Amino acid sequence: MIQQIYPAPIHSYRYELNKDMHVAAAHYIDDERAGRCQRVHGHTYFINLTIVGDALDETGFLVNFSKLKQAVHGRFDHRLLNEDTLFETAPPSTEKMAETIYKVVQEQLDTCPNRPLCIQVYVRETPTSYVVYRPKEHARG
Ligand SMILES: Nc1nc2c(c(=O)[nH]1)N=C([C@H](O)[C@H](O)COP(=O)(O)OP(=O)(O)OP(=O)(O)O)CN2
Ligand SMILES: [Zn+2]
Repeated sequence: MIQQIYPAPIHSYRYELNKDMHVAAAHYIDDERAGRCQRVHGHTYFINLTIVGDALDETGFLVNFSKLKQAVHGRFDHRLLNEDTLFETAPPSTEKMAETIYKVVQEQLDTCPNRPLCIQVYVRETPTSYVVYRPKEHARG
């Protein structure tokens, strides 16, 4: 069972949904300043998505939990992250991973008529290292 403590963002939307998931993936940081992380290695990332909105869809969902899992897990699980076109311009650091997950998720949410928003992505890479990404403003696509 996944259970983690992560920060709760402040907002005034009526609904807040959180989706946890694990993604097993390999990566490397192609820069000598990254030390041993230059070598290909793997992590089981723990990811938490925070989605908010004021309206539900016809099924009573803010967004289907499985859609969120498909967008993230479906794309990155059991992959070498560096091979993904989303990491063509910047290496898959935890920070970039969190930002990239935000973009992938918000793109999916932009197709929903009830217009939910992703306001926080939490990515834990190791037991001692995690990043929280929050978009500057709750931008609508
Ligand atoms: N700001 C960042 N620093 C580092 C990143 C990163 O993505 N952003 N990544 C790495 C490595 O990829 C590594 O996988 C994780 O590093 P680290 O937490 O140092 O790993 P350890 O398990 O060895 O941590 P300890 O707390 O020392 O056990 C490096 N830096
Ligand atoms: Zn790593």
